[in-house]
Amino acid sequence: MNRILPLKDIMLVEVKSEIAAGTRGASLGIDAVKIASLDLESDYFTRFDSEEVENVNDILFDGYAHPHAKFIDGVLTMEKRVCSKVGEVLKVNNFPIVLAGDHSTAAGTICGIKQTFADKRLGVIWIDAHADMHTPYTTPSGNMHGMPLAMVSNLDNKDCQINNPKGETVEMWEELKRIGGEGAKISLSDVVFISVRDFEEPEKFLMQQHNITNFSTQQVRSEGVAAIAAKALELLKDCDLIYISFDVDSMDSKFSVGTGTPVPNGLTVEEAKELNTILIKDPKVIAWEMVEVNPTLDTENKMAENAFEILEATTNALLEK
Ligand SMILES: NC(=[NH2+])NCCC[C@H](N)C(=O)O
Ligand SMILES: [Mn+2]
Repeated sequence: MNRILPLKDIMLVEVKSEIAAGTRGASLGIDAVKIASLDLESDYFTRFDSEEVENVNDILFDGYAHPHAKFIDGVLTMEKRVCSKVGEVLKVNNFPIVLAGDHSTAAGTICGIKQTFADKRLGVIWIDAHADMHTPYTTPSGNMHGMPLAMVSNLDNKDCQINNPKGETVEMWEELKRIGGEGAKISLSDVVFISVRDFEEPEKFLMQQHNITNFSTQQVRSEGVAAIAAKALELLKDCDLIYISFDVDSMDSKFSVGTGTPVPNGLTVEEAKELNTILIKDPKVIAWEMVEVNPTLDTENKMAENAFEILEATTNALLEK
């Protein structure tokens, strides 16, 4: 299948935001990846244009006012900014490679895609340890990097309500769900999970309700990366476009703990690399994103080095397509 419009250039979109993570430091992840590229003697960051989306990380100094959706006012600002930047990049037929801090801004990327291609059906391949489908009504932590997939699916999941967010929180949550156009940007049945292994009951409920396929690490290993990639793409065969979201915590915590919420039983660096390089070659893939590198939790910049290797290999695969 031909892509909607011929691809011109890759545009790196840097989003150094960390307000939606529960631990501090993810905003430094992009610079850590750049340092890794220097240590590995790569010219990667001279090869592509890049644009930075201005962040609002200073609000962290004020403390949070919304316990069930921490810094939601800032998250709202960031989602809108990411949505319009990704939209701008797509409008001139460029391919956005989004390098972000906390995973919440993936919602902005999805909104930017849908704002540009409103009548296209968008599928999502979510490579992550977490399901990131909470809402202010269900979140155990209040950290909004656990919520992007609910934002773009226009969901509250009140069937599993455990929190009572206040009126002002709810108003902003409603506004978040309207970014990039009214209503759901994606259907949860057009989401495929890979290596998701740490989720709470309200997320399990949604996964069952929407029949979301989750390819486990064990399955990736026993069937092989190529077979799983093919199955993931097959599940999204009725979608017009595909967005890939790669959270580095999909990789096993034994390779690096340089991420806010590390989890064991994840992918190896090689598996993650092979997976992303195969998937990005699919003609329907319209944007790719990498998130959650946190060098303050790491030693010797290991996670950023692993992440950079994957970024470079994935970009090269995209250029070959
Ligand atoms: N993008 C992430 N690292 N998300 C972690 C979410 C962890 C947990 N489910 C929570 O809501 O707090
Ligand atoms: Mn995530």
